[in-house]
Amino acid sequence: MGQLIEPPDRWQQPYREAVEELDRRERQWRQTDELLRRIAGRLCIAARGLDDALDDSLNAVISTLRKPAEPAPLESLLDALTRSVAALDHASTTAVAKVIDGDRLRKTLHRLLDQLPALPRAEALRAQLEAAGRDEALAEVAVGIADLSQAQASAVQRAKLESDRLLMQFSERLEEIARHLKCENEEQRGAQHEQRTFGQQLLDETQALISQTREATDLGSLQDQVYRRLTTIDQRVRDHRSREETRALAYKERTEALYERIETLENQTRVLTRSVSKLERQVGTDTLTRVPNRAAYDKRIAADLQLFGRDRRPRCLAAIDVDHFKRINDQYGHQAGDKVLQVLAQHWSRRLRDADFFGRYGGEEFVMLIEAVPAQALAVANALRLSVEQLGFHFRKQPVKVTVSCGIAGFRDGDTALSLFDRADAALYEAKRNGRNRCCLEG
Ligand SMILES: Nc1nc2c(ncn2[C@@H]2O[C@H](COP(=O)(O)OP(=O)(O)OP(=O)(O)O)[C@@H](O)[C@H]2O)c(=O)[nH]1
Repeated sequence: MGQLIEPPDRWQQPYREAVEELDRRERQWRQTDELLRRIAGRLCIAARGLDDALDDSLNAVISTLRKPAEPAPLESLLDALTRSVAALDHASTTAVAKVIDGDRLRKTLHRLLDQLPALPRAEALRAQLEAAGRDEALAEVAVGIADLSQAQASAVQRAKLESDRLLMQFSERLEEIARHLKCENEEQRGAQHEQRTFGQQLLDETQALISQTREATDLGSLQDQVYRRLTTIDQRVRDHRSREETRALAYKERTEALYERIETLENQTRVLTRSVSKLERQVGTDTLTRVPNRAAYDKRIAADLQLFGRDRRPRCLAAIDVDHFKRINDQYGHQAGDKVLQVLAQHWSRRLRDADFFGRYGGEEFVMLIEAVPAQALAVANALRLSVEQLGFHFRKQPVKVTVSCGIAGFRDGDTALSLFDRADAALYEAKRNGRNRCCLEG
């Protein structure tokens, strides 16, 4: 029994953390929702002035977007907007084309997709975005991203509710265990009392038997009295045994029921832990490169800084950036650029030790956390940088030169995620300024 009674805090801690994590994700999804609303608002503003009916619809959408998240009114407004745009299509399509900056929209949609978890639907949207030619197709992708973001927010909400429910069950079960133990204690006290009474009764009967035997003069009546006393003793022993059996049975049933409940709870816990860690993996993985994303980095750097405060072991942050990446995009296309990022990310993450961290910070910039002194971190970063040259990128059988630059900063007392990143970024800037394809240590 002793093992079952762990302090409530140890039982509940992982679930509290899961609930906090889900709260954090919910905030993240709200921010994405907010961002989508702002983008939609700006697009509406940009598209105003083409047609009176369209302006009315756009104004209605803008004012609804400013209200707290409510998809239903937006859906009916979207219908009205679609009708106005369709009417406008007949009049002129070129005017619309002029006001919407397709390139900027495409980049923003890419950024939003980067923030979504690595789900097949997100992959499909990414492919759809690559293939999207006209504004209409881009708008479809934007709607898809908004839907997925909304669905993800609901999934997080559901997981949060499930965690809350399980936490409640934990508290109930702990109370149940406490009640069970209290009841067992009382039972035990009752049993001890009864044992004492039973012993006393046996003693009394035996004493009476002895004195009757001693004082007896008539053998016939002695035999009769001995017989009656022994019958009473026999009855008392039988009663006592039967009470003990009933008590043992009740104890067995109560304990079995408790174990059964605990087992159910453990199973539910396992299921929830699996779904929370699956959600965590999705939310923490970059859709394009499949390595940890910015959210995962934020979490890891916070943990590493805390750890550094305690164990003082030397650690470094390396900021890595692909050189002249814009040129790669411009010369070979965005898809080729994506491929370069995928290959580099996979290549690097495979080469690092498990204890180290590698992730995509955003765009063409990556981050690496290494437990080493700066000189060692510099050697690791340089080895990774040089290994990029061995990858031998090609486009249509022509070699494509891909190099990277890197800036390294060591953890210092009082560092925050921001101060540390700023120093690594400044070192990266130095590497770029000194001709790229190199790694620099801070200051
Ligand atoms: N293909 C692709 N391009 C991206 C992605 N994220 C950011 N980019 C592009 O990366 C380019 C970064 O360009 P810049 O910041 O000017 O830097 P750079 O060309 O790498 O030059 P230096 O950093 O100075 O060497 C921009 O053109 C972005 O659009 C992505 O996920 N895929």
